[in-house]
Order: sequence, then structure tokens, then C-alpha cells
Amino acid sequence: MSRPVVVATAAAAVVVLVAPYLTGTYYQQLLAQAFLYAIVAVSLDFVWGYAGVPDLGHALWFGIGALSVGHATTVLSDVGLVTEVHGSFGRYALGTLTGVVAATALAAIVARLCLSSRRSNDFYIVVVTLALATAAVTVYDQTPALGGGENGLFGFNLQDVTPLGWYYITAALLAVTVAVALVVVRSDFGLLMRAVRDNAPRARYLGYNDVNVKIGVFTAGAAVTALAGAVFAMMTGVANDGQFGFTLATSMLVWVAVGGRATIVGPMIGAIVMSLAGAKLNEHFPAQWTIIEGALLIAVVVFVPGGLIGPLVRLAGRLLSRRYPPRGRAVVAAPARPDRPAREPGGGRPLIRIRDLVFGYGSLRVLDGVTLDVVAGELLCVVGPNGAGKSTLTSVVTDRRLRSQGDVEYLLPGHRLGDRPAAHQIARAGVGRKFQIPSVFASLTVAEALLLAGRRGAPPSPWRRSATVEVAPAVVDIVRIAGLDGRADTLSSDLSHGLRQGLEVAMAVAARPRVIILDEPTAGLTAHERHDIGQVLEHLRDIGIAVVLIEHDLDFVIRVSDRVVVLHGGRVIEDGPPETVRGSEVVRSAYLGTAVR
Ligand SMILES: Nc1ncnc2c1ncn2[C@@H]1O[C@H](COP(=O)(O)OP(=O)(O)OP(=O)(O)O)[C@@H](O)[C@H]1O
Repeated sequence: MSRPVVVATAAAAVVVLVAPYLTGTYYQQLLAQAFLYAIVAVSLDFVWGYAGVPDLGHALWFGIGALSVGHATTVLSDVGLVTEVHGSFGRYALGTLTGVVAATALAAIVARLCLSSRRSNDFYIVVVTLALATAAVTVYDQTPALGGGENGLFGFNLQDVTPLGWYYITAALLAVTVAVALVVVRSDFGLLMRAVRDNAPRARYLGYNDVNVKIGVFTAGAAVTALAGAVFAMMTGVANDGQFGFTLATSMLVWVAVGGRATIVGPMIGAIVMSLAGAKLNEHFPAQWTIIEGALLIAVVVFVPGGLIGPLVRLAGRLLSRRYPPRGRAVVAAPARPDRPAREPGGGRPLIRIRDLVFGYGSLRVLDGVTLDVVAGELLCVVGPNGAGKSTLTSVVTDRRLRSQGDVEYLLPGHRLGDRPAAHQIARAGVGRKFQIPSVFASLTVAEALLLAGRRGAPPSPWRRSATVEVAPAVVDIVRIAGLDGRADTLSSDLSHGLRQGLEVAMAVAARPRVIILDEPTAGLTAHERHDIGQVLEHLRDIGIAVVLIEHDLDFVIRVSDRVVVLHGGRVIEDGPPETVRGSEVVRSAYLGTAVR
């Protein structure tokens, strides 16, 4: 931590310690509630801001925690009224544990159902979380046995703790939550969360199970929120439908959006300020406050999508960074391994066998019986006119969950892939891919992207922040050729099209692939840069990697390739040495404008 951050943290700690002595019991209670809401806002920021999973019913987890404590500590009559309160500590602990476990289990099920389908998108989880929170209120209100009804459960607060005690307990819980959240989002795992949020397919093709990352973060957020709900119930002795309904869920979104997504500190301040303001204004203008909150959410989303506090935090960070430069990550070449032969054994051996592959989009047949081998230590170029099916072939070979006919057999040493391996499994086994349109992680720097790529799907540490990124010498070459030298700390979103192109090739190579499929890696590069990239590709081929290049530049193809496959109308019409290209009628027609007979 830099000195100003230490000073700011110490000042905040002093204010929090002293504040209750300057106010009365009423404000101590309000602040304690605000701290619990701040915990919820931080957990929602974790889920929505960092992992990109929009949880519109986040209040449900809070309500489950609160209700569970209410149930564990009270006895209900058969019409749903509380008849007795059992205030033993064990019951509060049991209620908290049950609430956290129930919320975690339900969140895991909801996330798995909503996120794991191939066709799922953000819309699924938005609708399902919203519907669940709304349905939960209806079920609760109409089920007296749940303690529902107008007033819900009440009068079961943990009486041994004073308002001042709750103030300090909730402040400590908030401090721990914020500290843990900041460590995790700054760690290597934090990079993966942002990568999955920015560009889930890219993360998947680097070997990461993006769905599991999202499910894990969503579930962790639900658990923390349920814990906050349980403490809220112990403190206030109230559990009712207001704690898991749409109104509170909307307030939570407002706190995060107004505070500034993906900043942790912003949503924390947003929740404290807004919940205090809400508590005061709600006393006098309850109807208007809800409208103000809704209007604020819309205004922020439309006019200041970064939130109100987040940009200030970032601005302060930028100003501070002039005096206290942030610790970037350095990209360094991994030390040479003299024990390793220059060329890996097994050159000439097939690594992927494709047989009679048929694939279509609806009624459009795009691959029509493709058969070819991808061979270790060979530079194979796949050419063909626009729409021939080259990119589709890449997609079907790198993701066997895409419904297709025919066989794709992976013969990658040390890896046994099942019948229909998922994209991240194929990537982990050593098949790397570069997309036709550069696909990078907008909020990651060049070094951070290479760090994730280099791990090839191995889960990164949730607390460690790597200062250096060790990459193979070939990656250093690509970084230099692509002009990324000295840009290790540049955000990918700030790179030009050509630089992103280079970064994506470097990422694919950093993953230490056995097979690398590059879809038009030289698009946007100068003749000189193409020449250099060609040399890197030849080097990869020479160390035993199977390089598959999809290219339109025929001169380049003829110069670098060992073998050329010509695809036309989803069929392989030529498969042989580069001279094949010169003689191919289809290629001539597509590239040189000669009609096909
Ligand atoms: N997601 C999709 N849905 C429907 N049709 C698609 C989709 N993606 C590609 N196609 C169609 O499939 C055919 C093959 O496309 P593909 O991108 O694989 O060709 P390509 O050989 O890579 O072409 P190019 O050289 O222009 O990139 C085209 O007719 C294209 O319009």
C-alpha cells in the first residue's frame, strides 16, 4: 500500500472509532445497518462489477439469512405468530449457519441452471433472479407458517449486545469484507474474474472454465450477503418480506451503480450514504424516496455509467500514481532450458485427426465432410474464399460441444479428451486459438493478459499478485515484433487494432500450445511485420508445434507454409504442398478474379 492509502485508511479508522461518541444510540443503529448494507453492496460489486453477473435479486440472499435467524430463535403458532423467543446464542449461530448454507445452495443451483447452458446469456440470470426475489415475497406473504403476514417475525433481537456493540461489530465485519474483497480483486484470480466479465469466450479458449468462475463468485456473494442478513436480523430482531423483496434488491443495485461498479470502495460509500439518506428521507417522504432512487439509477446508468464515487476514486488513484507510481507487472523471458532439445520429439505425428466433419448453422451447411490431419512440426495454411468455412472449422475443432457430425480425434500427449470435450478442456490439452477479429480483455493490461494466458486454465491464486510474468522467448519475440515492447502496463482497450492483433497472437503462444490455430494473424500488419511474424511461426513449427494458419495473403502462404489446404463451400478441394495453391482454380478465382470453370 502506498503512503497516502495508509494515511486515508488510518483516518477512516479513526473517524469510525470516534463517530459513535459524537452521536446518540439512534445514529449508532442507523450506521450499523448502513455498514451491513455496505457489506451487501461490496458483495454485489464482486458478483456484478467484477465477474459481470447481474444479480437483480441479490436481496433474496439477505432475506434468507434474516429469516433463518428469525426462525431459529422463535416458535411460531399455527397461524404464524411468534409465541416465544429463545435467545440462546446457540440458536442465533444455528440460524446464521442454516441461512448461509441455504442461500449458498440455492445460489449455486440458480447460477448453474442459468449460466451453464450454451445459449445462456445475461438475460437469463437477470430474469431468473428478479423473478425469484419477487416470487419469494409472494410465497412468504401468503404462508403464515413461514412467519409471513404483515409484520413478519419480530422481537427476537440478540439482547446481550448494545447499539454501540453492534456498531463496532458491523464496522469490523465491513472492514474485513472490504479488505478481503480488495485483496481478491487485486490478486491473479481478480484478473480472471475481470477476464471472464470482459470476454468469456476468450477466457474459455485459454483453458478457463468461465461458467464455473461465475458460479463460484455468484455463490460466494450470496453467502456473504446471507451472513449480513443474519447479523441484521440478530441486531434488529426483525425478519419480514422487506428484506428480500424487489425494493431492497433495487436499492442494492442503486448503491453499486451510484458508487461505481468494480471499485469496491465506491459501492461501500454508495451504500452507506444512500441508506442513511434513505432512512432519513423515508421517514418524511416514503413514496418520493423510492421514485428518487429509481430516477437516480436510470440517470447514473445513462449519463455516468462509471458511477459517481468510482470515477473520483480512480481520479485520486491517477493523481497519486504520479507521485507514487503503481506497481506494474513486468514481462520477462523464461530462462533458457539447455536440457530441452530445440525440436520436440514427435514431429510429423498427427495431433488432431478430422474425419468427415459436417456442421451447419440451421439449414446452411458450412462444413461438408472435411477430412484433414493437423501434424506436429508442420506449418499448415488453410486458404479459401470468403465464406468457405475456415473460421467455422476452427470453432468446431476447438469446441466439441458445438453440434456437428463426423469425428475429431485429439492425440495430444498427456491428455485424454472425452467424446465431446468443452472448449476450455481442449485449450488446456494444448490447442490454442486466435480469433479472426482480435479478441482481448479490455480491462486487462498486456502483462495481465499474458499472465492469464500463460497459466493455461490453472486456477490463479486468490490472494497472490504476481509482479512478473514469465513467458517463452517466442512470446517476447512476438511482443517485440507487434510493437508491444514497453507497453506491459497498457490496457488492452487502449491498444490499436494492429496491437490487439499482436497481443492475441502472443497470448495464444504464451499458453504453450501443441497446436496453434491462428485466424488471419497478419491482418493489419505491415509487410515488414508480416515477415517477422512469419519467422516466429516458422520457429514455433521448428520446436514441434503444429501451426495452423488461416490466411488470405497468398504470397505469405506460399512463403511460409509446409502444406496448404484449400477449402471451398465447406469441402477440402486441395491438400498438398504450397504449389497447390498456385494451381488451384478456386483460389485463382477467389483471389485473382479468374472465373471457375
Ligand atoms: N454465427 C453464424 N450464424 C450463421 N451463419 C454463420 C455464422 N458464422 C458464420 N456463418 C456463415 O457460415 C459461412 C462460413 O463462414 P466462415 O466465417 O466460417 O467463413 P470463412 O471461410 O472464415 O470466411 P472469411 O474468410 O470471410 O472469414 C458463411 O456463409 C457465414 O455467413
